[in-house]
Order: sequence, then structure tokens, then C-alpha cells
Amino acid sequence: MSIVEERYEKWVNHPNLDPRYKEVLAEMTPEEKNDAFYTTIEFGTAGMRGLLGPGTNRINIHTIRKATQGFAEYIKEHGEKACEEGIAIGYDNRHMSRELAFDCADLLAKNGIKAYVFKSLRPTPELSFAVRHLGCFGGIMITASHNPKEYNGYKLYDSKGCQLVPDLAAQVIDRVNAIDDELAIETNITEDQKKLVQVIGKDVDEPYYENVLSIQLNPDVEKDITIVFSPEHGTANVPVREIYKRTGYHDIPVEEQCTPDPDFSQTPTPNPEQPGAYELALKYAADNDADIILVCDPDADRMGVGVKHDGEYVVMTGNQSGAVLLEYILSQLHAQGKMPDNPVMFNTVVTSDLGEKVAADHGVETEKTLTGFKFIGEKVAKYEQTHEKNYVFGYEESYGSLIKPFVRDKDAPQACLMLAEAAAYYKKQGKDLVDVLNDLYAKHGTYEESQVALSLAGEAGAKRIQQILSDLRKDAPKEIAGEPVVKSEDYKEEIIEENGEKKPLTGFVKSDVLKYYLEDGSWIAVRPSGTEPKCKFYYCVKGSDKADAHEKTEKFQQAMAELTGTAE
Ligand SMILES: O=P(O)(O)OC[C@H]1O[C@H](O)[C@H](O)[C@@H](O)[C@@H]1O
Repeated sequence: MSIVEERYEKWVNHPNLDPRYKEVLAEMTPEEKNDAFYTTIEFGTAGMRGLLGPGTNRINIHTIRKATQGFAEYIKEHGEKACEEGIAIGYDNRHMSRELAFDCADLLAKNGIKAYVFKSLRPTPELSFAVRHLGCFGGIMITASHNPKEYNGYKLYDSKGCQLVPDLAAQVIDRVNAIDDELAIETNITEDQKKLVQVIGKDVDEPYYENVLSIQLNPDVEKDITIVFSPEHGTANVPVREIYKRTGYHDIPVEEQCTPDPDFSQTPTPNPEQPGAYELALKYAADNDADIILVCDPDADRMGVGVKHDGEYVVMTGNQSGAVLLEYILSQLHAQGKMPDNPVMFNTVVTSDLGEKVAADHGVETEKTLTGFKFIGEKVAKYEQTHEKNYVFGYEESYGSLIKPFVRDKDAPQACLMLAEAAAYYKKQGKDLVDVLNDLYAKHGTYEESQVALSLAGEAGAKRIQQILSDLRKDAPKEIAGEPVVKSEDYKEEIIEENGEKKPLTGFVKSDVLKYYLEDGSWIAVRPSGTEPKCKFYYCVKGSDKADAHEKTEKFQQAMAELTGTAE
């Protein structure tokens, strides 16, 4: 019997199988069966993420119990204090999120571990905040972040409110893998064990809001702007609107997208990376002559921005909104004499060079990390200990940023407040946020950043993605669309190659990322997504002006598609 058949038979015949899954399992086609059982769901960029449904490669009550039992073993090994400190648990609006969160709480309690679980949906950044605020040993967030409605996921946090970095995650994963019967784990608990489960809500909301309000740099700025805001049916609805209410910003919510709907029925996509997320908000903006549009993903760790510029709405990329936030924050810190000593800003190896230029212009150092905000959170914790450098901002091209590190993950409520403040501040000076961006281009050079994400699902897709990267390794490009490759970085082999010489690449954990630097100052990077079945190609293209950068981008994208055999 193949491993797929073996696993499938075990599930189908197991007395503990959740009855909801019986029919789905019975009706699976061979392809579906293979995809659901060919592997066990793994930890990626931001925890475990996968399609909802029965199977070892799916998110369901059994795979989440297995992960939580593994986490519980890890917590118990850290002693009684860790069990007493306990775990904070949050969840979003997705199918099964609430059920899974309360089930995790019961399972932890069954293991003698204190569990704090939110009474209703909350943003991921609030969960990160709760871990530190309540002095917990760690946290769990049930969410698939920006993925489509068919997905759910499981993010794990350490005692600093930071998602587990690979070496900590590996320790938990070892405990998870040691469990061989995920269906045998039960969560029925005694009355005494129930006492270990504490429901939280307002007691955490208030201090979180207070901290968010504390990020303001110009709280008295004239708030003469109109903001169209969409939580995309997710967790940002309550906190962001509450924060605007308390600060006096005028927001117009996209009502249809304010209901916590697991089907995201009134939006084509809840992901601010995709144009569909702005469709309805753009209509609201036009009807209300709004200055800006802000949309958050379902767990409120990402924020997308639209700006009225010359009478049209321009949707910014995560690189652009990140650079504008950075410019505003750094210039204000300077103007107000608040820039700390040894200031440092963080972004990732696939984030545009523009941010680094802006930071340098303000005397701020940039440190790069791999994709995944956990690596930024890890650095925050490190410098908090050593006091060697002081955090001023962190962001990724994937629409996430963190202004003040009382949270150790991306925080969209903070970003929504700061972006509103920046828009109001610059409006007083007769500028919109696109003008600010254009000023940055004029000063630091024009960049066009783009991403091509190829969807390659299932086992075959995963293999194809591996193949693309290994082919590039075997036959490294010397030029791309006629532009010489002057340097390349391989984050898996940990090698930098420049002028025919190889040097070790240090400072990162091994990761399947390739980056090519071109003679004209542009770069191209390739990596498999760790949250979706996609192969991502990133382009940071430097041009003499916008038209030039755009023309080159098209050329490079075409050349990479041909090089990797992925042209349509
Ligand atoms: O490119 P991926 O591996 O899919 O990751 C893209 C993004 O996913 C999540 O939002 C993570 O929290 C981010 O840190 C990451 O940048």
C-alpha cells in the first residue's frame, strides 16, 4: 500500500475521525486524496498554513491538535513556570478559526497549561501584544492571514510575542513529529482543567489601543482628510475604527466588508497585494471624494493604500507605502529631536532598495532579514537586550510594517493610524502621498518594484518550484535581457558570487532564495512562497525615469519567464 493509501485508510477507519470529514473523505478523487495525504502539513514563512479539510496535509481539527500537543510537550519541558505563564490564543474570521482556538485552549488545559483565549476575533498584532502584556510563555494565532477563504493556519509565538524563528520552530516540530496518531488526541477536559482556560477581551484591548495611540508623532495635526477604510471582513474592523474615533480621523467604512464573514463574500479577495481588494473601496472613495483608501487583510497585519493624486486614485505597492511611512517617521523624529542614538530600520532581502536610501538619508542604518516578520521581531528582541541599536521602523514589501515594537509582528492598526497622520500632515503642505513618493524618487532614483507569483499547486507544483530554483542554480544566468549579472547571492548554498569570486554569505539562516544584481543597479530575486503554493519572482528595477523603469521591468520579466520556462 502506498503511503497515501495507508494514511487515508487510517483516517477513514479511525474511531475518532471527526464525523464532518467522513463524507468528504469518501468522495475524494485520487488526485485529491494524493494532495491531502502525500505529506504532513509543514511550518513555512508564517507558521502552518493550508487548505481546510481532512488529511495530513490539511488544516483540520486533528492536524491542529497534533501541532498543539507538540507545542504543549515543548512548553511542559520548560517547567511549571512556563505552564503557569501559559499561552495567549487569538483567531480571525475564517471558517473554523474560533472552534480551533477554543479547542487549542482545552488541549493546553488538559496538559496542565494555562490558556488565555480571546472571546471574539482579534488582529494578529493584538495577539502578539497580548503575549507580552499577560507575561505568557507564548501564543497561538489561528489565521491564514491574506490567503483565500479555503485556507486556514496556525501561527506560533514565543514569550516576546515574536513568531517562532526556525531553530525554535524546529524544536516544536520535533515534538509534533513524534506524535504518530493525530486522531487519538482528544480535548475533553474536567471541570478543574476548565479553570485553566481564561477568556480575555477588553482587558487586553484597552492597553493595546493605548499603545497604538502612543505612536502618534503629530497628534494635533489638522485632521482634514477623508479615509475610506475596509477591513475586508476581518479583524481590523473594530480596532481601526475605534482608533480613528479616539483620534478624530474621519473614516468612511466600506460597510459591505465590515461584517466578519468567513467567505469574504463582498470582496473578490481579502489580500491587499491584489487589485480586487480595492474594488469596492475605490467606488466609495470616488463617491465621497476621499483622500486615501486603506484596506487591511483579515488578520490585520497587512495594510494596502490608495491615494487620490491629480484626481485619480493610485494604489501603492507595499514597497511604496513602506517607503512613504519611513520618510514621514524619520523626518518627524529628526524635526522633533526624537531620533534615538544608533537608529536602525529593518526590511527584507526582497524589499526595494528605496527604503535603504531613505533611511541612509536620515542617518539611519538598514538591516536586512529574510522574508518573514519573525526575523525582524527576532532582531528587535536582540537589540532590546544589547542596546546596541534602537528600533525606528520595520517593514516588508508584502504590505506589513511595525511602527513601535510593543508588538513583535506586523501591525496594521498602527500602520493605519500613522498613514492617516502622514496624509493629514502632508496635505497641510499641499502634497498628497504620491507627491511624497515622487519626491523620494527625484532624490534617490526612480524604482519600479514588481512581483510575479506563479501559482503551482499540489505535489507536482511543489516539485516544479524546486525545479525552477535548482535549474537556476545549475545554470546561473550571466545576463538577464542583455543586462550583465554583476553579483549573485544564494541564501541556500550561502554563497555570494561577484567578479567570478565566491564568498560565504553570512548572517541569515539557510533559505531557498536566489538574488541577481544587474549592472544597471536593478536586482531580481526568486523564492518559493512559504505561505501559498507559489513561486515568487521579485523585481527591483532602477530607471532614469518611470517610463524607463517600466520598460526595463517588462523586459526583465519576459527574460526570466523564458529563462525558467514559465512564459505563458
Ligand atoms: O512570500 P511568502 O513566504 O508567502 O510570505 C509573504 C508574507 O507572508 C506573511 O504575511 C508573513 O507574515 C510575512 O512576513 C511575509 O512577508
